Amino acid sequence: MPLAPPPLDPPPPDPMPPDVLCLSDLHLTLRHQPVLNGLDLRMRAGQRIALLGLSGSGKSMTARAALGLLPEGARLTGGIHVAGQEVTHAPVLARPLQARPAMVMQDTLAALNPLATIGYQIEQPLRRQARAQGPRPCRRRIRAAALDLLARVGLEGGGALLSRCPPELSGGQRQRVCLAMALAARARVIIADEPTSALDVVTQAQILTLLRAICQGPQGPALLFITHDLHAAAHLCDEARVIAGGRIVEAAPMRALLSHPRHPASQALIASARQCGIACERLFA
Ligand SMILES: Nc1ncnc2c1ncn2[C@@H]1O[C@H](COP(=O)(O)OP(=O)(O)OP(=O)(O)O)[C@@H](O)[C@H]1O
Repeated sequence: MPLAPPPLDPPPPDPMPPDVLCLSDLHLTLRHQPVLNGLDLRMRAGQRIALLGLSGSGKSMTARAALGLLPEGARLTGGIHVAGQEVTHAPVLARPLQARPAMVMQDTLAALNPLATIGYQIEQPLRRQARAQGPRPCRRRIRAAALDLLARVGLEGGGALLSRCPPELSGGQRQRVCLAMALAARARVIIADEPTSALDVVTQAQILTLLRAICQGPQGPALLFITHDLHAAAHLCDEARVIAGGRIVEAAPMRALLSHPRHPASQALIASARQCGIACERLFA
């Protein structure tokens, strides 16, 4: 009688997606003042993390370090990897394209080139990618891809927008254009620093929903969401990191942070939100 085949080994568990952003032991001084003090932060594809902390705790400087946009005279040690590439001391323009996080800021006029048309700004990364695949990118195809992206970020009828410049758009439309540019560049990481604080509540909710739809799944970009708005953070992010004195003092799922903050800095944030009438334990209700 033939021997029964040996039982199959169970399939290996899905490997953890690799980190798309890794900040390790960052120390940053500006004008001889310490700003980041051993900051560690890792993000995987499709992960949405809220970076929370009091004013001056180092949130924006963390973002600027990751983006390669530190002010002149900044002294940085530690490690920065984006999409697996080591870029610790590389300013944004010296980085390979895939190691440039996309940014979505409150001040969209500063983030976009005010003199270049929306079409030019969205099509530029598309053209670059097409050129990497062949010498003569087809203009009509690139225009069609730009229109697709505008529709994806909720700017239907984008044809008329393509010939306009950023100052001719509303703040909400400019936020959507920034997101379309992030998609066009196939950014692995999106860093959003208070992106919705200048928008009305309806547009805020639409932009947060859009960010949520874009940043998910193992192929999606990771989102680092910097905010003082716990409502927005709870709506958008599954994970939270609390920064105080230039380092991460608490890393927790968003829900756990809101209901049981452990570090005194987290407790202070949640307590002040409660004083403003925000019922943190009900943010997920
Ligand atoms: N250009 C600069 N030169 C020198 N120091 C700076 C500069 N920009 C920021 N700082 C200092 O770096 C520290 C961290 O600032 P950062 O902007 O990261 O704080 P933040 O947490 O983003 O605050 P907020 O929530 O108010 O935006 C602060 O002490 C700030 O004064």
